[in-house]
Amino acid sequence: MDADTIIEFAEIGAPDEHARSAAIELHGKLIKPAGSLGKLEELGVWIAACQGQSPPRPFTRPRVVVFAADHGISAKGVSAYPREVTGQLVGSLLTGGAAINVLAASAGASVRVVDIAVDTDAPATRSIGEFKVRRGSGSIDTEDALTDEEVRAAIRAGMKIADAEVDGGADLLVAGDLGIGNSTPASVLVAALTGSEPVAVVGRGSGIDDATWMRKAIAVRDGLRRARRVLADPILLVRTAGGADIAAIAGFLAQAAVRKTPVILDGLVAGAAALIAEELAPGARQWWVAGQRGGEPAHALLLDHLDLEPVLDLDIRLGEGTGAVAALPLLFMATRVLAEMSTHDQAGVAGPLTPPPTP
Ligand SMILES: O=C(O)c1ccc[n+]([C@@H]2O[C@H](COP(=O)([O-])O)[C@@H](O)[C@H]2O)c1
Ligand SMILES: Cc1cc2nc[nH]c2cc1C
Repeated sequence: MDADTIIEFAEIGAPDEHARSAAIELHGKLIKPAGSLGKLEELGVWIAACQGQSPPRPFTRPRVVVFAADHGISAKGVSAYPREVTGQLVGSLLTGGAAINVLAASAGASVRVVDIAVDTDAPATRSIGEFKVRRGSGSIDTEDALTDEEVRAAIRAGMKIADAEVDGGADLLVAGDLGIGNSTPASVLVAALTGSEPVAVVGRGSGIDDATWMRKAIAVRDGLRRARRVLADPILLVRTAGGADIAAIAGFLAQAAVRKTPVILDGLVAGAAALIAEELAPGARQWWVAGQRGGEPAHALLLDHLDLEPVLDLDIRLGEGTGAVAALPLLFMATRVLAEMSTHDQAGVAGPLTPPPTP
């Protein structure tokens, strides 16, 4: 195996405890009853710990990277849309008309699209094909999604992209996904890693009807049978039953943690990749916050498994990073509360009575 295909992550350090304690202490001094900003306080403390400073600095370059890929399983009739839609949607993301473009623009994030395995070489995708590992993937009910070389290339691509984004100044990262059929491998991976049955993970994906749901359930059952044989090895697992987008996102999320850069997680597909990333780089989850509780049953299972409580409960099941970016304004608020609110001393506002009055 040549050096470029060896996958190794540096040890994941925890977010900074001193900054965490300092942020908790600072929250206690601001002109509000202790704890009264609820989860916004917890978010601000987490951001301070990730940045290693209290108060945290407001984010200057939140960045969304959307990983686009096609999936062989789409030939089995598991999606509401035909395979060619992936490449067409990539065009929409590049021209700014997709949901993530609009949400990111509203929330102050920029968007990059990467063709990791789209089944086209249309001109629109050529400019984003630097990391392309192949076109599509094997049909995971009967064959491996990727070869060993391809899965390693995809993980390394995600790692390199995370490094490039952090080196380019990104201070908050989101991984988005785009690929007709990708909710099927994502569901298989969640079932495999959380010990769930197919019926517990199969959702409506891109909006499938009952007959399509039945075909998807069969595909998940067959994919899961193959996945369970390789459960102990996360690279083999994503090679067997995942895809290039999920592999690349896993590399991206794990490397973001290595680089001590906070991440907002999106829905089912990025979440399945997060399960793989946590297997590859234990502790990486400390650098992630879940943007929202999504509309796929497997999403709730994976959030429980990662012990992540979502910021919002929006039922988003679009992918592209949308469910993550929806939570971004709250992260801005949580940061600015710590950075900009007055303390009791600064404002000349009396603190709480101590001890509390007896009723
Ligand atoms: O990430 C999610 O939560 C999510 C859940 C369901 C569907 N999607 C998106 O919809 C597509 C996959 O749906 P499907 O039915 O084709 O498997 C793909 O483009 C994903 O980005 C995404
Ligand atoms: C229209 C459409 C938009 C998407 N965005 C991410 N996945 C998608 C799937 C479809 C079908």
